[in-house]
Amino acid sequence: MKIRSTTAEDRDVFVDTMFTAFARFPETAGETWSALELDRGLLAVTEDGRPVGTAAAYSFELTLPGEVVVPAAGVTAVGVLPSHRRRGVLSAMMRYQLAEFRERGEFLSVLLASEALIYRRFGYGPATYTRRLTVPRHRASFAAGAAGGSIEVLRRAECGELLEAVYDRYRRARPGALSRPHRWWSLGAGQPPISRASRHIAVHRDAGGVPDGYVSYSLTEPSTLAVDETIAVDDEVSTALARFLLEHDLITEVVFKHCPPDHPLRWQLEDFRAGEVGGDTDWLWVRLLDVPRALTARGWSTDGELVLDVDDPALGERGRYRLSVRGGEAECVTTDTEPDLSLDVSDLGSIYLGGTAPSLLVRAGRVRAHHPGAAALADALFRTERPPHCLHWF
Ligand SMILES: CC(=O)SCCNC(=O)CCNC(=O)[C@H](O)C(C)(C)COP(=O)(O)OP(=O)(O)OC[C@H]1O[C@@H](n2cnc3c(N)ncnc32)[C@H](O)[C@@H]1OP(=O)(O)O
Repeated sequence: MKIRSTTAEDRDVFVDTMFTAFARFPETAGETWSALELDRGLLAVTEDGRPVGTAAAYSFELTLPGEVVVPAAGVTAVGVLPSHRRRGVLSAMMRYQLAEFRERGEFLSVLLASEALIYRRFGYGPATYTRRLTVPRHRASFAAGAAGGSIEVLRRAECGELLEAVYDRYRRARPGALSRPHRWWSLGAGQPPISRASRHIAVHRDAGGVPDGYVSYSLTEPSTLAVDETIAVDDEVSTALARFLLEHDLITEVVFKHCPPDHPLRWQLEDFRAGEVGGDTDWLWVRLLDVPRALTARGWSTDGELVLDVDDPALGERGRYRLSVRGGEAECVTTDTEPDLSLDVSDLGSIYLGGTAPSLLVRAGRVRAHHPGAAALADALFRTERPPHCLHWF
């Protein structure tokens, strides 16, 4: 078996192989996969030329704490034919892909995991979390007052580049958010509202008429409003949009998908129990490919010093790094001094964006603290004002 890169000419065989791995038929592919970057695709091919595995990567930008925007390779379309599983095909593709990311100078990779048992062995750890909030309309009276601005309802097809511009403004300020490259919007790739699926879009505008948020939603039977995503530049806009949805006549409940863990809505309702949380799960998984570069790239809000002993079995590497933060700037160098924490690179990926407290992983037995104050020290350093959140599907 060998791994080879793909070109645009491989599109059909790539999509066909990937769909077979997922036990689906390529006819249903439609526009969903139209944004594939086939110069970043991989095919695993048997000695007799049969394609048996696929993997690809998107060239995203990821927002780090401190509103720092950096490149990140988004792994996608990973599949191995059911007839060829558990023979190392995925492992071979991952080795090839990780080496290729490094050759390109990429220092971060991200993915959405179909199953939680697959990617830790390749150095990825869950780093952002998402949940669903279901609110019955008749129990949704708000404790707080109304916000300013205006709301207009459009059809998805009428929105032009408006959604793209609002999303871009939002994602640059939200740690954990990914870019949605222009071609995704122009091709209608991915899931609503990037895709051209029929959707109502409520656009929020500020007092000056500038769009600063939107919700994409549709009615699901019998009388539920399903909200694909809420994109808002601040909490006030997000609240105005939530209010708008919850004031719909003839609706019994609103299901807000992809809410961040710090969504304030439950606290805004008079009846705290009206907001029912469900579907609490991991979303973006992060993999550091260059520890010092990744740690110096993100913003830091607390001064401190921490020595991390990082094991990276997938790449056969182990390194000890001293992270020193002064005035929001980090320095990270290799060191021989005693570590504060020892951890796997996948756990560093979980901690990196500030969405998983190091002390939680110490308590879970995943991360080793070498002295009693080490976990609290790491918590204080990695903590961010808001947890990271990602709602882009890829
Ligand atoms: C980012 C994304 O695209 S997510 C989508 C991932 N794809 C899918 O879920 C599609 C359906 N599944 C598949 O195509 C395949 O089962 C894959 C891609 C998940 C795994 O491919 P394989 O070629 O079988 O993996 P490979 O043989 O390299 O396995 C490597 C190791 O991971 C383990 N592993 C692989 N898949 C799984 C799994 N789903 N659950 C638990 N362990 C797994 C193997 O047991 C093996 O462990 P070992 O090294 O201790 O023996």
